[in-house]
Amino acid sequence: MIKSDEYALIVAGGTGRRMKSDLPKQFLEISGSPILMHTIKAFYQYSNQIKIVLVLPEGDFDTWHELCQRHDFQITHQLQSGGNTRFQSVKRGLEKLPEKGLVAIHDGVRPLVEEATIATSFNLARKDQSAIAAVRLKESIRRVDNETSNALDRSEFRLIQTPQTFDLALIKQAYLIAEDQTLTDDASVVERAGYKISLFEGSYRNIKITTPEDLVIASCLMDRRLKG
Ligand SMILES: Nc1ccn([C@@H]2O[C@H](COP(=O)(O)OP(=O)(O)OP(=O)(O)O)[C@@H](O)[C@H]2O)c(=O)n1
Ligand SMILES: C[C@](O)(CO)[C@H](O)COP(=O)(O)O
Repeated sequence: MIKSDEYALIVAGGTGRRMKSDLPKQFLEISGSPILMHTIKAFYQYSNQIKIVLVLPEGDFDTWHELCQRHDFQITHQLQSGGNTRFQSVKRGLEKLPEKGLVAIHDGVRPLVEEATIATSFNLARKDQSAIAAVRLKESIRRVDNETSNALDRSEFRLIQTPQTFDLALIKQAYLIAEDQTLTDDASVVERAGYKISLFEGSYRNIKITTPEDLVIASCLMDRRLKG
């Protein structure tokens, strides 16, 4: 069923300092296309009716237009300029969206998000007003301080991903709170604003391309996906 109240807010307003490349990482190519185009395609493949807002760094609109021309990229989307932090970029992106409906907020640098993950996030958010992709830890975890470290019970922790999908009225209200450095994702903002959040099982393939080795892993996974 086509749901006309579904939006995707794809945030790609960062500069990718940890990637250490001249070009912001969201524009780097994997499997023949810029990372960001794979990400947008994933949402379009989920639904060709979804309305997409893309947040880019203020100075990179021309770069994006040139890439779209070069790659004959035709998926309709609306652009918004980002801010100095992810919080500010999301907040600016939300300005482009209406009060009613659901929005999946997604990192532009998670191109391997799967259709099933997007579908689950919208379905759960329709019921619970929020849906946050999360995965269990595959390794041991310790709390460290200067001198010592202590083993923790990994079953008590989750790694948090995007999409993070919300009722639009709720997320717009949540983003009225004051920004601080601990608010590294949308779930934290919503929780700080006093709302409950719901987690669902994400995917280990939905990696965030952050440092150079992630680019190698993402290229391999994307090549395999495109080969079917
Ligand atoms: N001011 C910012 C900072 C980040 N993001 C986006 O948020 C997502 C997750 O952030 P991250 O991986 O940290 O990207 P960067 O901030 O670009 O990377 P770094 O922290 O290494 O500089 C990315 O798609 C990034 O473009 C954004 O829209 N606006
Ligand atoms: C939103 C996020 O991808 C969830 O894991 C993450 O918090 C972004 O963090 P970053 O430090 O901006 O990469």
